[in-house]
Amino acid sequence: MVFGQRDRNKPFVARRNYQPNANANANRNNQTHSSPRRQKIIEQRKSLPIASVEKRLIEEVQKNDILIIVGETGSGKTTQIPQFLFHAGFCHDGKVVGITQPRRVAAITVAKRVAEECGYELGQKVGYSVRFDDSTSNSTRIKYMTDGLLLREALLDPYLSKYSVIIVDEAHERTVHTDVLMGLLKKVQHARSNSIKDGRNLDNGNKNTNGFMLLDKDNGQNGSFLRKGHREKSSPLKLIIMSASLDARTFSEYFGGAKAVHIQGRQFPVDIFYTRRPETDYVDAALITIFQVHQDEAPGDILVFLTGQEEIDAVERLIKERLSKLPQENQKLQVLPIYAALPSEQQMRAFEPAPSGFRKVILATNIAETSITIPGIKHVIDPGLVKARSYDPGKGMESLIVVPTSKSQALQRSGRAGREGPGKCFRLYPENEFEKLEDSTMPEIKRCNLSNVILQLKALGVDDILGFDFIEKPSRTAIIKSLEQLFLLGALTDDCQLSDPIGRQMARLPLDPVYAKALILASQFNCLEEMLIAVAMLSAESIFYFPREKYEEARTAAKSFASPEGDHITLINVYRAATDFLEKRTIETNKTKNEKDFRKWCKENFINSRSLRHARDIHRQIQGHVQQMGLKLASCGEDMLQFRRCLVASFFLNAAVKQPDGTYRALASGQVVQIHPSSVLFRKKPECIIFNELIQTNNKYVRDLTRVDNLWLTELAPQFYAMQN
Ligand SMILES: Nc1ncnc2c1ncn2[C@@H]1O[C@H](COP(=O)(O)OP(=O)(O)OP(=O)(O)O)[C@@H](O)[C@H]1O
Repeated sequence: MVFGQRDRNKPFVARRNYQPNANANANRNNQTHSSPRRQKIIEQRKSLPIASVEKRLIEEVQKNDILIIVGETGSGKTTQIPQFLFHAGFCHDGKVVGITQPRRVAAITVAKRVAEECGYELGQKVGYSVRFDDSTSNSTRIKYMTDGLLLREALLDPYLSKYSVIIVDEAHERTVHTDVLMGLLKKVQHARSNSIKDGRNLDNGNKNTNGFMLLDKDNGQNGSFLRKGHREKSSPLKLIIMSASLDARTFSEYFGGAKAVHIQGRQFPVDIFYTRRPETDYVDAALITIFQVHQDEAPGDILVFLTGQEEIDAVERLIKERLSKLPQENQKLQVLPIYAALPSEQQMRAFEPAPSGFRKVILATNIAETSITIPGIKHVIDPGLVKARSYDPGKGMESLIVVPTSKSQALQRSGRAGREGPGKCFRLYPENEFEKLEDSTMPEIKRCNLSNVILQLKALGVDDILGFDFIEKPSRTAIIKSLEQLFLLGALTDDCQLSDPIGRQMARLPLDPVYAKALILASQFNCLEEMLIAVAMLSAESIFYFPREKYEEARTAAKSFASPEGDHITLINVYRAATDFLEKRTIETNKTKNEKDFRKWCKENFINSRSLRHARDIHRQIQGHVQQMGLKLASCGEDMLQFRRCLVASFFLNAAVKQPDGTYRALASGQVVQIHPSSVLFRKKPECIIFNELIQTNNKYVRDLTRVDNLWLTELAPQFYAMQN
């Protein structure tokens, strides 16, 4: 079914639908038109292509339990459909419309926008919930959240009973969470309609007869699954799968021939430009394009897609350097980064208007690729590359590699322009290269380590992982490898059941299973304080930075924190030094000055202040979790032996021993690796190490490592090393 008209030859030319549906807007017309901004928002909403098909969309949702909606970027899907559903009565009886997003930043910013459109404060009628940050209340009826968060909610409420509709947005991204969610929602929907047929209330998981989520093992004792005495009136669950660039057929087939509707038209055109020839240095090409746009194009902000934090930091420095050489009047360019590891408040700065007279240039990873509207963006610069996860189950090796985007990603990127007016997108590759791109990105589930997801599925009561109804099955080898890993970590029993308490505790922590295990073990090794810091620091990217021009200076600064035992303790030293510094300042000075001083301290020590803030944030959040779980928060003090032993007991799958030629052999995979030059152990080269990250460039490097005694391996991880001998 096609709504509106379609011009296939000019996919980005405006298809404006300026006939808002009279019924649909009637109830909104009595909203107070208090400010010019509200008036503008009301006008903007009316002019969205989706506004003219509200009534028909609602009819389709009423008729179909599962609906696939494909509509161009900016047509209004994410912000408007939940409001349509609210007005159509899908939230009566206190029910909630839930919308999942693959990324936190989208969930947060879209919720803010929709709350503003509705004229309510965020957290009331409209809210969001993402890992470690919940802005909802009992009155929330439209709830934006990450796909991972909804999966976690299913642990507490397997029937997701408070939701009347769940919208899986940006389904084309095929994140591992979206894929698992799809299988889960299919079953939840089935279970809910069965319970209606049987006239049952969803008051207790044990009554579930479809073989899914048998909850008798837990009965809520561990804080998971249904709360006792919780009686929820059975009602059907509607599912909507949504995207601008979706292979509707795959999803429709998966959902047994579900209906797909297309919403035609976007509000504003986006002109696409390609380079004449391939660019050899895309970073340089991006820089040149930024300055060209800044000097030649009409006012309007710029969004540049880069591959990661380090690249973004480097480009930020280069822009500032080049700007300083321009005449004063051309220097009015504000540079703002946005990437996943950036603390939320700093990410939000990208959404604020540039100072008067300035043009804003946002340097983003693919977290800004879908769903979001960054006000002011008129120009998108897309080098056509993305950092993607890749996993070799045979070797158990996960790495991040830079690969070309898919067509669907390119489309999403260009769709970030043209949202408030006409836009331009500069693709830094020739047009014929675009034609060669894959249509869509390979689902993440086929290229990542599955232990996290399997742990969650197990906690949800899904016993037969190989038989789980995945939209696309991961390889058998990948599933088995991850089951093996979970078994070795003690999360699964001999008969592949979730172990109690270890497995259940691990599933409760919103962390990678090895990190979760490290924290649980650390409470037994009396070093939970140290392990919390280590996990937080390892979860933040690039704490130290080594600018090429000041390399030696940076290395000397890093040495002042260095521990002869390795990088983990070095990171702990940095964290503690920062905490001491901040605690002293808090007493002595005001907040703005503190922040300034903190940044200065970081700069002097060649520490990335954003990463350190992020680590402190993560630390605060996981500390809350472990305290709730009742783990013993002790410190091993000066004696770091216990901490190093705990590293072995936790990360034993990442042990490596030195070979005669100075390289290392990773014991679990047999791969030959080298110590990364950034490690404090780069020159020392101890006999046996535990590492946290393996990265592949021209060589295979290990990063974040600690010197350990190889005898500890059999002593502390006999389940693996005794078997090997
Ligand atoms: N924060 C915002 N500030 C200004 N305008 C906004 C904002 N959020 C949304 N809009 C307006 O609403 C329009 C529709 O946004 P919405 O996110 O609903 O579209 P969409 O169809 O879901 O797009 P996509 O497929 O890219 O996610 C935008 O093009 C823009 O005009």
